[in-house]
Amino acid sequence: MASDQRIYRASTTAPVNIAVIKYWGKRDPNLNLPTNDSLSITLSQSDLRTHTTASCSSTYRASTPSDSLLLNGKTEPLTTPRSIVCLRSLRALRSKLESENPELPKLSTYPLRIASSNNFPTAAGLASSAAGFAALIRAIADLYELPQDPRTLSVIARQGSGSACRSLFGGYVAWDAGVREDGLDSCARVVASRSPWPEMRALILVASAAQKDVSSTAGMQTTVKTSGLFRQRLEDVPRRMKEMERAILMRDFETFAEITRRESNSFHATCLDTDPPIFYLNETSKMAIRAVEAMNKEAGMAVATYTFDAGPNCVIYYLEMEWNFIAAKLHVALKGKEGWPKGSMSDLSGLRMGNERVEEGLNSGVSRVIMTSVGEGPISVQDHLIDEHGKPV
Ligand SMILES: Nc1ncnc2c1ncn2[C@@H]1O[C@H](COP(=O)(O)OP(=O)(O)OP(=O)(O)O)[C@@H](O)[C@H]1O
Ligand SMILES: C[C@@](O)(CCOP(=O)(O)OP(=O)(O)O)CC(=O)O
Repeated sequence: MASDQRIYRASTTAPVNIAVIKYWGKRDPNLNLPTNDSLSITLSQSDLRTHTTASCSSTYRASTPSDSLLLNGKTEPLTTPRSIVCLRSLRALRSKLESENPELPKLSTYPLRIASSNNFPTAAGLASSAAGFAALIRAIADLYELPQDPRTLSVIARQGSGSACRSLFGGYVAWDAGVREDGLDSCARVVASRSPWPEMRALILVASAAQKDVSSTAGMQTTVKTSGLFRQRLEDVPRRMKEMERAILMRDFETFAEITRRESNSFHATCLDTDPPIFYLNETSKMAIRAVEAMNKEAGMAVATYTFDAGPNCVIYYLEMEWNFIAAKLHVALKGKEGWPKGSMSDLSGLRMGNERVEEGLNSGVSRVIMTSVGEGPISVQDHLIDEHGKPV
């Protein structure tokens, strides 16, 4: 029989997610199992997305016999223990299909060639690893025509980067820490799809697009080892998870807002309580917190809330109907920034925030804003980053 010379390809886009109950700490670093449950909102791929093409072919053996990844045009190793675990798991599932059906091409034996691009800064606290690993897993699962559901794939994605398991779904997504030693029950679950609460919006104030100096992976393990506050936090999270799930299902923004900001503050407090301390927030982040507080105080209710991942960028969650009020308050501070709506809002500038220090702090510290909303999970696309000859496009 002639050898199989075909180039097989599958492409997907995958979303970023920003947690409102944070994952911070591993109970098993090898299997990447978390110390606590977490919950996030999947953000729209119209604004932030990873686009990944997975391809494989027997013909790749001649030029690149090992698996390869081209990320934003640069070759990246696919030899990290995390990538190896993900690829091994996906190959094992494909190999099982091939042994059940000998007609199938032996894709599991071919080198993989992956090309991926993020349309936002990589490794800058904007959850690139979450979207990146979710896209990698989804694209290879599609290439291999695996029948496994996203929940099962989330167990694999979790081993690439914990937060990636949540990016396999759209809407409001929990990651159950699980109790099993093998981690098979540590996977993502949809709390609510996008549709019951589609008015949720996120305004991201990019305070730094630079790579952070303490990675999440390293930082969370130093916290586990050295922080006393962290143990207190672990006791609080289960109650917060329950209240948050209820708030989402009831569309109760007031409760959602309170838990989100307290949870972010509790996470950053444990970072400060880590020895040596980890500082992810900067002066601009603090000004963003003050701005949200000022808005809520003036409105006499929670119109917005904030959360920060392992970096200074502020994610403000709010409901669409509050946009005019929020825009009026932030307009003087943010007008002219990339991503901020142009024109037509000049009439709002009279409303101001009422705190020039905060306005100046945001104006000098925010480089760009991203306006986005709750979105869908990964989407299969026909737009490939590797051409029919196996070359990157
Ligand atoms: N599109 C992608 N495909 C595969 N891997 C990716 C992709 N994008 C990012 N990664 C991996 O994720 C790493 C960045 O992860 P890191 O946790 O440091 O930053 P982040 O995810 O942007 O920030 P955070 O998790 O704190 O929000 C990259 O160095 C790369 O290894
Ligand atoms: C602060 C966080 O964003 C931390 C994310 O950590 P990662 O998922 O990047 O960590 P690894 O599993 O080591 O890859 C909180 C969250 O997304 O829940």
